[in-house]
Amino acid sequence: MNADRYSHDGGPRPRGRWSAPVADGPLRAALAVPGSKSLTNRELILAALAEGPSILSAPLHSDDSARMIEALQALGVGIERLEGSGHFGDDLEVTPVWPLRGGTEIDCGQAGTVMRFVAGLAGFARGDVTLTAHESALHRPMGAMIKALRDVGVDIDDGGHWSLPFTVRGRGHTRGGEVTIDASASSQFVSGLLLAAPRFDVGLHLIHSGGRLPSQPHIDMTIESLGHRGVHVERPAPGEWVVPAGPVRAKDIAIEPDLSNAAPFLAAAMIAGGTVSITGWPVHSTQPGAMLGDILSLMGARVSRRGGAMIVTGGAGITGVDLDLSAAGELTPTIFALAAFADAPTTLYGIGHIRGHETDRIAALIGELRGLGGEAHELEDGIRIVPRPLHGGTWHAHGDHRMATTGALLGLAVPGVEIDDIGTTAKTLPEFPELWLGLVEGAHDTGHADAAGTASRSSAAHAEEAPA
Ligand SMILES: O=C(O)C1=C[C@@H](OP(=O)(O)O)[C@@H](O)[C@H](O)C1
Ligand SMILES: C=C(OP(=O)(O)O)C(=O)O
Repeated sequence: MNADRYSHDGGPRPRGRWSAPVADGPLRAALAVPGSKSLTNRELILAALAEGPSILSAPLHSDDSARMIEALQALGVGIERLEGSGHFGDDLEVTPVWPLRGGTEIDCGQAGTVMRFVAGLAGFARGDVTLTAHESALHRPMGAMIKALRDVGVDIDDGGHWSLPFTVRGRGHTRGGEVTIDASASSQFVSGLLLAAPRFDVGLHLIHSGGRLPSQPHIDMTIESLGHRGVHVERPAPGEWVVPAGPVRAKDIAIEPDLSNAAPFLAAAMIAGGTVSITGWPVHSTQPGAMLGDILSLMGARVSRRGGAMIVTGGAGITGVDLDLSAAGELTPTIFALAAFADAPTTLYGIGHIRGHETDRIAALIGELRGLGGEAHELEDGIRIVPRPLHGGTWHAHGDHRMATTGALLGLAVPGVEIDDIGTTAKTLPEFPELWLGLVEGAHDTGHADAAGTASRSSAAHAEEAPA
């Protein structure tokens, strides 16, 4: 990270090996979680393309949002922190520039949203923009995006590899027009093109053709975010979108909490028993985490909504299920942990594309569960989990934030689970270790949302400290 431009601070945080705390009784906690990664990174992009400055309140501050902020700053966009605002970090003021500045290299880190969404914008730069990523993310699918961008007139030098790193030879504008894409590997290809489309010379007519399109709620989120800024996306047929060329309205936006990051905390109540509430749960949301109420109740939780909170009570056992998770692939690691403790086998399907996430999540989840004595099997488009008694051992995070949180969930009920690198959670939730310890140690006020303050008192208990 380029620390002289932007840093998501928060002081020293645990990294490296971390002993997952065991819950020695039912949980009782109410906590808030920081802003949504998906909404923060969409709103940063749209604010950068808008007609004037926008303020984003309660944005996420994590590795993924830092990568997005740095990328836009490198392209000439002004992004200022409004010091002292916000519970989990400062609000941001975004001042657009047009055309974007070229002659720069952008490190997307591990962030799928940065590599797909910034690629859509890079043609608006005058000059070369080289996109690269963390070594572990260079394998992530980009080929279909490169092809679609070429089809709308963007000049890309990828050395013939159809993957990162590549250089966009920006001309200060992108033609647009009609393009067909196979977005079965990632919905982010569609979102990246739709987000940039209003600023294409002639707009965009995008057609998906290929295998099943994953993560529909994330595409709905893109369309809704565009709509808030005056861009109406037409959907003439499933898998087809039309975006007219036109202005993107400047607008101040409040970012919702990250419901996928709330998932392990809610699921914890089902493994340890007790009640966990997430405060500030939106009434309406396009986040896939909005499906959690239905999914957790199907798996045996008592779920309710009160005073703006999502409340999950567990302890009555976990039901094995057959579940199509194609709309919410990023919830797979959390549901997988629940399935390991269920009363019957679980099949999660519609998620073949998560092999292309931060790691091959199907292989990693199965391999790590087997390492703790568990049983799981790979399916062509999913995983089958057969509950077995588990024992302690090292849970490798594979550089993946959601693998780390899955290890923490298993460790609630299995003594001796050690996560090899808890620092991976900084991708979307740098506060995870302290929030989790607060949850297990009962530090979270059950009537109040002061999660950050209460959790920080116990953050040193289980891990080495190192600067984040
Ligand atoms: O657009 C987004 O913000 C996201 C879309 C999904 O990607 P895929 O469709 O590649 O799974 C999701 O898994 C990812 O965490 C965030
Ligand atoms: C798949 C994920 O991330 P990304 O946005 O990098 O694709 C995720 O957060 O689960």
